[in-house]
Amino acid sequence: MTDTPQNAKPSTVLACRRLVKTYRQGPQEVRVLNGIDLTIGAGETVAIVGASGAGKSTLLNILGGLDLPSSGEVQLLDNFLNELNEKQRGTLRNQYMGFVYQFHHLLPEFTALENVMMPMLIGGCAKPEAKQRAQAILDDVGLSNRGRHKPAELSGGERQRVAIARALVTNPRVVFMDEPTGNLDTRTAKSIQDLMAGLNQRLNTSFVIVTHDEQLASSMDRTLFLADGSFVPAVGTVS
Ligand SMILES: Nc1ncnc2c1ncn2[C@@H]1O[C@H](COP(=O)(O)OP(=O)(O)OP(=O)(O)O)[C@@H](O)[C@H]1O
Repeated sequence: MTDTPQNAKPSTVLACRRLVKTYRQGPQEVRVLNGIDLTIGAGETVAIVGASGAGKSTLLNILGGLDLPSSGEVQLLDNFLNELNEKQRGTLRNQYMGFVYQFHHLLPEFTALENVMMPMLIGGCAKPEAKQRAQAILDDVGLSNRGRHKPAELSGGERQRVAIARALVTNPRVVFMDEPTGNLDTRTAKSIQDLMAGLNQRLNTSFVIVTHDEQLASSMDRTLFLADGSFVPAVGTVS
């Protein structure tokens, strides 16, 4: 019993125990995650790396409550995600988590400012306050003058920064990022890395990121290597 998330340290934001995920591919059952244990502390930054198909995105989606494991449990603060229904998981995501994907998933018919306001409005924030906070975080990501542009009128790097602003506007406890710098040039990638570091210091935000960007991975507190559905030691592991 001592190794269960109930006994996790108070500063633990996110923990998972014995996570297993299997997919059915035709007649075959494929086990993508093979009993993953992980604990993320408040303000901790973790990179998950591994070969294509290793299960990184699957793990991220389960940790973020976007997908359910075949077995095992995920705990976010005092909440066990597998005990909640989809609506309750949605509320928790909105309250405590932020998500950034390589393909940013911005809503094309809304402006950058409106996209960033969206999670706050969904969370019940009044419009004037949502607008003020969205504008402030757009300033933080260097997009002060782009608020009125729609996604199609922005560059790839600008869209990615809007997606990051949208993920951070609610001051989430943990931010999940899947290849956040994947389609960005080196300079923009570095500015995103600096932005993450600033938020981490200022707000103690935890980050769990999947990345092939070695520079970004090496700036995290820990790098975890995923292979064959388990974390494996690797040369150069920071933790
Ligand atoms: N919905 C699904 N149904 C069946 N198999 C799936 C499904 N989603 C993922 N898989 C399989 O699970 C494995 C892990 O996929 P995942 O996307 O998590 O890998 P990844 O490590 O993120 O890869 P990449 O670096 O290429 O994005 C792959 O073999 C993939 O084909």
